[in-house]
Amino acid sequence: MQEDKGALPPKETFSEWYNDILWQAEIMDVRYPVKGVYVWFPHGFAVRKATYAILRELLDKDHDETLFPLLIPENEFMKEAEHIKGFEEEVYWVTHGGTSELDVPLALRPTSETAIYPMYALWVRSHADLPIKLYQIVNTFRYETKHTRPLIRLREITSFKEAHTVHATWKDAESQVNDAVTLYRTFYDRLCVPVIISRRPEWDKFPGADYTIATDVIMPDGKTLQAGTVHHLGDHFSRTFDITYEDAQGEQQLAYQTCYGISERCIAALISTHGDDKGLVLPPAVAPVQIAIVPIIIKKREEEIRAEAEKLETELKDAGFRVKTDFRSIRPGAKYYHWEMRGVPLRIEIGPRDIDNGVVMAVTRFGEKNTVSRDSLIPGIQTIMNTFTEELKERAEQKAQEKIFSVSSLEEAREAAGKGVAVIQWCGCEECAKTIETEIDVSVLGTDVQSKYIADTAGTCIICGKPSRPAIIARTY
Ligand SMILES: Nc1ncnc2c1ncn2[C@@H]1O[C@H](COS(=O)(=O)NC(=O)[C@@H](N)CS)[C@@H](O)[C@H]1O
Ligand SMILES: [Zn+2]
Repeated sequence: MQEDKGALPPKETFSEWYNDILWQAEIMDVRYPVKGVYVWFPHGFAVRKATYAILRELLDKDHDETLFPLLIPENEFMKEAEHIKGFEEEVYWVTHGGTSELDVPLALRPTSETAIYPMYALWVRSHADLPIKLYQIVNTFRYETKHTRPLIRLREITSFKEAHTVHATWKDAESQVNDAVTLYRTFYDRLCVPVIISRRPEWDKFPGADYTIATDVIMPDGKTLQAGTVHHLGDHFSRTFDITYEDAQGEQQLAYQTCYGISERCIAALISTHGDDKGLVLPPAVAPVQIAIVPIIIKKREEEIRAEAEKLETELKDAGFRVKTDFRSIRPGAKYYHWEMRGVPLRIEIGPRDIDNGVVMAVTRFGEKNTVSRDSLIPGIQTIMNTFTEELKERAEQKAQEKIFSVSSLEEAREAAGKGVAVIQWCGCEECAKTIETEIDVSVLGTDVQSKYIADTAGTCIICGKPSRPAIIARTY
């Protein structure tokens, strides 16, 4: 796509670094002439594909994938009062077909509750039909008025994974919520991205939900990114859409539901958590190219080296690695730069000396050099790849831990909120939270925090002194 350009700006100016890397690592082209709408470059799309393959692998264990319509008739969309309030300023409407006005305006799904649940009402008859566990990965549309940003805040969300489940009881739905939270934690663990999981405050839960559990990622600039949410919907939507079932005693019962979503913010989290000043750093699990072979050509042995590189590529591909050999006639250093920018975890250099010694030089994206003997190539490379993944995870955990600050006063919280997540003691009442949010310009992210860096100790509220529990606060995207 583009010619390789100079190094990225330092990561201190994270948003500058972020915008540059989307271009230089060929992730997204932001020049599309509609605000909040962007174009996937093939390399970025390959990262998305590998990332969502993991999400599908986890979901497909006990969900089915399907596909519902994009267009939602106004009468269905307007049915759930709370839901509408949450989306009435964000929903796009289609009002015409050609030059003729539609008799019923159609919403572009901002999320698909009001497309799916009228169908669930037709499908759910008896308790034997439950549980239903479906998901779809679609584009959704939200007329975001806040600052739009590729992969983070889009008006067309291109990679919206939404799961919608139906259960016989509130308790069954609650255990589904817990399963979904575990699935999200596993997903982000596979991306080597540390997350903090918490229960959103009442005023910040999904419109129409009983409660919301959110997954937050601490970005390099200390702000948090909501990278996934799980909602217990109670019977709010089943009342509205008449999703009832006949129980074993022949009685009609309201169903209980959950829904949980992840968007391409997971790619933003992946890029931001691991990237450095040389470009992307991708976990092998999602790297479109896991190994770049760079032959070190010398004229008189060119044919032999070329043949050896091709043999290497075949052997590595047969072992299941995603491999590219770079035969371009540019100097090796330019090749190293090119693949480092694209986050390739491992480079293999093969030159005349390596051939004579029966070895290859394997260099990780962190610059660690390993001589691997040719006759134990695959186990050797596999070990280096696994070690790389572990190291990537440790580095990310270290960076996250350094951005979590336990504080005991509003002043300390103000200081911490500029650098990351502050853990405070909060009584749980809204006015104390509003005081905190206005005083130091943060959001109260949540309580019941699940993070190995945050102990669940009781205390006294930093505003009113009443009995309290830990809560996390931060500036957010
Ligand atoms: N404008 C946006 N651009 C990119 N990602 C977004 C945007 N709005 C929301 N998201 C992501 O999508 C996730 C799910 O969205 S949501 O509103 O919280 N939940 C729902 O829509 C529920 N129906 C679960 S599927 C959010 O946690 C957030 O990570
Ligand atoms: Zn208080």
